[in-house]
Amino acid sequence: MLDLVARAVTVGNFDGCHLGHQEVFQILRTEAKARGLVPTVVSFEPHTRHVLGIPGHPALLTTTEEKSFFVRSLGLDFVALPFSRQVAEQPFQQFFQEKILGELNTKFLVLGHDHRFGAAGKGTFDAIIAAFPDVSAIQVSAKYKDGEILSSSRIRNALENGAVERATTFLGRPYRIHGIVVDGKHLGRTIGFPTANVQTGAFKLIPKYGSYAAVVRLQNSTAHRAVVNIGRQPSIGDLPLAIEAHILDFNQNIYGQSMDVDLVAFIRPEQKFDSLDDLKRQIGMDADFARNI
Ligand SMILES: Cc1cc2nc3c(=O)[nH]c(=O)nc-3n(C[C@H](O)[C@H](O)[C@H](O)COP(=O)(O)O)c2cc1C
Ligand SMILES: Nc1ncnc2c1ncn2[C@@H]1O[C@H](COP(=O)(O)OP(=O)(O)O)[C@@H](O)[C@H]1O
Repeated sequence: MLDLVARAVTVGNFDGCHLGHQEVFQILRTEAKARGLVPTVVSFEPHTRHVLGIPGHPALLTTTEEKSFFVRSLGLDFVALPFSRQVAEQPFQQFFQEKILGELNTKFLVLGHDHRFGAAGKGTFDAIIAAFPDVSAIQVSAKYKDGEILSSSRIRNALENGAVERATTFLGRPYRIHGIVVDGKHLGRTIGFPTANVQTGAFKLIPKYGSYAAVVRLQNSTAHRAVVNIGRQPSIGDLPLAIEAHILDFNQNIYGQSMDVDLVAFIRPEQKFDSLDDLKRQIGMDADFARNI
């Protein structure tokens, strides 16, 4: 049960928490502060698109855990409301009254340009204002980049093409993959490049297969340079997808630790090498590239 503090709220999926979302968060923070309210980002779990079976890309830029961490790091409260078909079918007036005004004790509302509440998306900003004339609310207009609206799908597209720098300019920070270091095949150490295999959350968007320069953080702590492979390691066999980081100048057992992998630059696509020696030589060159970036 949530404490009944008075809140300023914004609602949405906010997949990626990109620069457009961050503008909404910034306005939320300012408006909340001016009114003595707790700034609160309200999202849904699972993502509304997954529950509603809306066609299109199922992958997400941010898992709920990643989103919560990012939002809280901005000093905002984060609430993930359970989402289901039943919730989706509620008329917007009921959802808004019960959840937003009742449960969350919302006193001020900040909405993005395209957010809609309730069944059939009928709860537009104007519909909310008309149905709840006592509610104070503002709408934030869309943010553009290079003449195009900033959107999660543009970022997904960039990442699937290996364009991580482009994704960084939309996200305002590098694309991050968060997870726990798990066991791999224990082969990396035998070729001189031990790799920490990171297990991601479900539906996490996997960028183009290949080698990347990255910065990793263990247990939210010190940053290390790393070279990362994303793919199925065709030189070894047709294996399940792995995201593996060889951390430069580092030699510690880190199994079970949490790891953030921030992708900084795409180096090259994943390749099938004829021998382990060739693979080893190439990883060495990738590591030099990552060291000098
Ligand atoms: C920077 C880097 C690049 C890699 N590139 C490839 C590649 O192009 N093709 C490939 O088959 N495997 C590639 N690998 C994956 C290695 O095959 C993998 O690290 C090795 O199989 C060890 O796996 P393990 O950690 O499960 O023991 C790369 C690994 C690293 C660290
Ligand atoms: N420089 C390093 N980069 C990444 N992991 C390292 C490094 N040095 C030691 N390790 C440790 O070695 C493990 C990886 O060794 P590796 O032989 O590739 O095994 P696995 O197949 O289980 O990933 C990592 O999970 C970590 O605990």
